[in-house]
Amino acid sequence: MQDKTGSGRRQRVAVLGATGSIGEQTLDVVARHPQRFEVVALSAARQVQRLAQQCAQHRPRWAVIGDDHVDALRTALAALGVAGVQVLPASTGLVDVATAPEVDTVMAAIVGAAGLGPCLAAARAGKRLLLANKEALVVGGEFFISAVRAGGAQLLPIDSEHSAIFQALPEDPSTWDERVDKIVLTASGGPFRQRDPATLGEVTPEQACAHPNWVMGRKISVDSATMMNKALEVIEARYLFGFAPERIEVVIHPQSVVHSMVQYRDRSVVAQLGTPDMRVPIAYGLGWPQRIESGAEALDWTRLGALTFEAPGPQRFPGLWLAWEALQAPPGTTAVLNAANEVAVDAFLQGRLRFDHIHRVNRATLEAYTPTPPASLDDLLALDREARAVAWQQVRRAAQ
Ligand SMILES: NC(=O)C1=CN([C@@H]2O[C@H](COP(=O)(O)OP(=O)(O)OC[C@H]3O[C@@H](n4cnc5c(N)ncnc54)[C@H](OP(=O)(O)O)[C@@H]3O)[C@@H](O)[C@H]2O)C=CC1
Ligand SMILES: CC(=O)[C@@H](O)[C@H](O)COP(=O)(O)O
Ligand SMILES: [Mn+2]
Repeated sequence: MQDKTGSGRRQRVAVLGATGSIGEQTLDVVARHPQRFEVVALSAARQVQRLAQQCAQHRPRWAVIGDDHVDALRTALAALGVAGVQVLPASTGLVDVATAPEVDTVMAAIVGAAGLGPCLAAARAGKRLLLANKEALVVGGEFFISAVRAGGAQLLPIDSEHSAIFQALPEDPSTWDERVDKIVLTASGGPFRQRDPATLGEVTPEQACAHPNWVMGRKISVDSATMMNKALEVIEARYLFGFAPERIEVVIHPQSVVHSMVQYRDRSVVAQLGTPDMRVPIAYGLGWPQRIESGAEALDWTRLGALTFEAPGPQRFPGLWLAWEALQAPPGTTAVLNAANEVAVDAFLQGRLRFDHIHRVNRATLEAYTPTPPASLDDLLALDREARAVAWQQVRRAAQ
């Protein structure tokens, strides 16, 4: 077995956001390869019992939990008879484990801008950074990529579309610009792809979270329903792969079998396909450059049926175009867009904002708040805080 240094020892993995959809699936893949991986740290925000159970199964050295839940986690671990796990508060513990010399690989699976600090810390510490937490890159932008370069980290995409693109691109990044025409992200269109746009004001959080192809956390599920997920993914692709925004395209593909594609200069298209199962890109990231068993089912070509493609409509999915607008605006604008969207989705899930007003809040926040280009993590955090305050004002205005 090889770790990233080829030393022969097991890869020591920290899973940030272990109790979420990506975190659980990461642990599923890791558990299939006990000779290859060792779990050394797990984190959660507030799911104490679930984190304690994961600790009982994976026996990490560290468990990180939201500051208010540290005592509860210690109690839960004792009740399960789990000894030897050091409990750390999230306010310091996330960065501590992301940078610990005992950690080789960090799975970044926290949702939202809350994952930015630990991602930057892991990048600067030169870790192998498996990025599911797309919001961290949308907020951090070039600053994030510079931290990866400065730290000598290995950044590998976990988001299914970006994993697909990474698999379809030439191995040598220095040839991408010359050989590639454009990259094409596929989007399912979410649960409201065929719903009358005039009725989108009535949809409930339960309906919005019922994704047709993937079982995911609630925030990303709402983003899929508005197609803000794809807007975030366009921005994510821009920073991950360095292509100009006009060389990134989105097409709706309701079956979620073609996970994305790369169109080359000669008009040849290379795509990555597979069943919609996040364990595939997770296993790809964990095993890279090798290929390892993921647990996913193989595609059955005889039962697959039609693979279809269509253009996203501006009336139903107005948020999608904010990605290109934000990328063309001054640095920091993508962080404003992300903050607005996190607030709007939160308000919608709390029943304080109509679904079709999510876009209204995002656009109004972009118009009301012009960021100063960020030069540090503190700048980014301040920008995020200020944009959220503006977005909450817009939520209150939309509710009037
Ligand atoms: N789910 C999927 O299939 C995909 C997800 N992604 C991306 O991966 C990331 C995770 O998504 P997903 O797994 O669906 O999300 P979930 O909501 O299922 O899980 C989020 C995880 O992050 C923890 N968490 C939440 N808030 C905080 C916080 N403020 N500080 C520290 N930890 C926190 C949660 O802890 P607790 O459980 O205790 O609340 C949980 O462990 C997102 O960025 C998403 O866009 C990308 C592609 C696919
Ligand atoms: C699994 C994954 O990567 C999600 O980001 C997924 O792509 C969401 O589906 P949508 O295409 O509907 O946004
Ligand atoms: Mn995706």
